[in-house]
Amino acid sequence: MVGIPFQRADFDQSGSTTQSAQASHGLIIFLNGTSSSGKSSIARELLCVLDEPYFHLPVDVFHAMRTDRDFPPERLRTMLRQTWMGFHRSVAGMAAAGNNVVVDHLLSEPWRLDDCLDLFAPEDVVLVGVRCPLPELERREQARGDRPLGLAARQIGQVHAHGVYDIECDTSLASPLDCARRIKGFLPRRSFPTAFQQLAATRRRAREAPVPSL
Ligand SMILES: Nc1ncnc2c1ncn2[C@@H]1O[C@H](COP(=O)(O)OP(=O)(O)OP(=O)(O)O)[C@@H](O)[C@H]1O
Repeated sequence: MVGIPFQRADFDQSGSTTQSAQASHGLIIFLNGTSSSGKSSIARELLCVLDEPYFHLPVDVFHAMRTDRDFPPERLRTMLRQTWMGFHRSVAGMAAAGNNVVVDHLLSEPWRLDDCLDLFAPEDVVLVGVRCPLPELERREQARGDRPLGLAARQIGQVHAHGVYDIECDTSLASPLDCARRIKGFLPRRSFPTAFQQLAATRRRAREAPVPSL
């Protein structure tokens, strides 16, 4: 089926878009943390406690949508990267159409953050650090049994490497519901520049810096 970006009713007779197709950007609540840190649990609670409608977009669901078959390693690497890139663009597309989104993702490679910085309106992103100490992550991995042991340990050094957040939660100290309530309470008093605006500015300065001559 050919994709249709807007319903017919979104266009008036002159062909220009109506108000529903021109909605301002939705807010992106971006939960970043290792596997087993509690992102999905917080996202579920957020959708219950937030007054406005939100979509929970977890990266795992995009991986689960892909054909489940063995592919050669090189092909798999390409498919994984394309899945992550497609995920980022889906989030950007939902937000651009005016939908509020809760993103459940891991910034475990620098290019992922770069790609999101290119795509998301930085003033509309609330970057949430979902933290949890390694011993508790390992306990959860053992208990849930559906994640490879050692996965969180491999991710923990990179996921928070960019260093800046709008708000952070420690899920070893607070329940998913408590974290969701804190995030909700933060939204009306969030400060600017946002973490994404700061990260975008840092990246811009790094790109503009003169290359030292040899
Ligand atoms: N605040 C919390 N306190 C105690 N246990 C928690 C908390 N948050 C999540 N858990 C437990 O940790 C496990 C992983 O939680 P969850 O699926 O939310 O993590 P995740 O970060 O989305 O993981 P993944 O990225 O691997 O999907 C679950 O068994 C969940 O019940």
